[in-house]
Amino acid sequence: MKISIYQMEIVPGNPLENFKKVEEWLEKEIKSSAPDVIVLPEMWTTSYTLEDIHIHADDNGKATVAFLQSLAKTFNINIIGGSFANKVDGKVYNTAVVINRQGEVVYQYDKVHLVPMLNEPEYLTGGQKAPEVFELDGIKMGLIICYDLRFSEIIRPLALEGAEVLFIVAEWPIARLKHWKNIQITRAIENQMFVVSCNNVGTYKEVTYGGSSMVVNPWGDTLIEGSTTEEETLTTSIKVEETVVIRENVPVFTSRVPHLYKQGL
Ligand SMILES: O=C(O)CCC(=O)C(=O)O
Repeated sequence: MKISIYQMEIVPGNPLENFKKVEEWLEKEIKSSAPDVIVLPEMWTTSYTLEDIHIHADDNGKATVAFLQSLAKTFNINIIGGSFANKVDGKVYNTAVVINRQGEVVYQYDKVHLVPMLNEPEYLTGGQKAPEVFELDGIKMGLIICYDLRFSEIIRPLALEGAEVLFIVAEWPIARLKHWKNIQITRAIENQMFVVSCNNVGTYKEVTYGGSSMVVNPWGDTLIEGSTTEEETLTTSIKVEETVVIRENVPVFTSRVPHLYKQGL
């Protein structure tokens, strides 16, 4: 599975400019290399323009989803569509969307853990459903948004349900880059899955985002890593079958004793 990550510098508060950027990126960088999946960052239509988020948020995600559906069909590509500010019944959610090559919405997820360090709880409403497994090209996968990465309890169930690839769409500040990189490697090792992340770069309102988008294999090796400052495309291929070999050699999942584990914590 060939994956291309758009480590994007988002134009703050301007969904149409960001639509244009993504379309131009596909034309220029992606069309000829024909990856199976592309990945966009968190809140890629607006960035963290939270004070004005009610103005810029997409009504029921209609414009954003329709735009991504049309790209998926035109370029015959699966899209991990990052996340966007999504206005539903007057509330704004941080919503991620996955679209397959046929332009069908395969999965949609509202960020459950809102990040206090960026004042998200003041402006956004948290999702009420933990992430679930979905499939693209017959491969089971999971998707989380940024701060969710710190919560192993929502990621383990995805691995137990057979996910072999975990996508993380993020706007992760450079101030906590060590956490960003190390937790991804840890999640890959503990769940014996590929971890594929897409972060943004650039500065908005004194917060600088740290790039360093990554692909980590289930052994914990970093296959590719973006710079901390540059807008760039990261492309690599993963062999999803590697998870099977590693799960056989280090059989963590069969060694589990769930009846001893505390539930609901
Ligand atoms: O957990 C962190 O340090 C960063 C999280 C974050 O920036 C986000 O969820 O948008």
